[in-house]
Amino acid sequence: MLSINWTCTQLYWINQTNKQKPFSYKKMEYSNGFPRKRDVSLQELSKRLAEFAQVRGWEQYHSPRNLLLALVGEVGELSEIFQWKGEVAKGLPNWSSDDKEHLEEELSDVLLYLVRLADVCGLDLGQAALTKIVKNAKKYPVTTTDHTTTSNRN
Ligand SMILES: Nc1ccn([C@H]2C[C@H](O)[C@@H](COP(=O)(O)OP(=O)(O)OP(=O)(O)O)O2)c(=O)n1
Repeated sequence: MLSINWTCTQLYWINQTNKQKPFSYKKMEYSNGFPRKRDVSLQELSKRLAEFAQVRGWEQYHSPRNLLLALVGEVGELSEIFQWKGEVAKGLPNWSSDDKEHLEEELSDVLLYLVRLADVCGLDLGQAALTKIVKNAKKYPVTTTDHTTTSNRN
């Protein structure tokens, strides 16, 4: 009983503290007073995109070909971010938060059109990707020299 009361008090305190801080609803949600990230499934994205198109009457435009062209366009926008920058360090240590947000947006556009394309083609992209990973592993078996060589055998 004592520990339950203590936990509730702690939760209340954390809640009050969090209310005073700017909070990004884009990336987190509250659960029992704690901000947390959550996994997002391809199925959920598929469903959200289908609803997005349906309520706007845009299903007619979301043909496989149109979505592919839109996808390629967004890959172009993604490429522009890296254009002329030279090699970029992993983790983007020298990028501003605005630049990182821009990258998040373009990566998302590519992902969303890809997921939508798979959906209108009637494919399960998540399962297909898992199957492809298994195929890749068979095609490129791990060998004892893999950790010491830089060649990729292509
Ligand atoms: N017919 C459409 C148009 C847009 N979208 C969605 C998917 C993408 O995530 C995003 C693309 O929107 P924009 O075409 O406005 O592209 P950007 O967001 O990249 O804007 P801009 O090109 O101005 O940078 O909107 C969609 O599903 N179907």
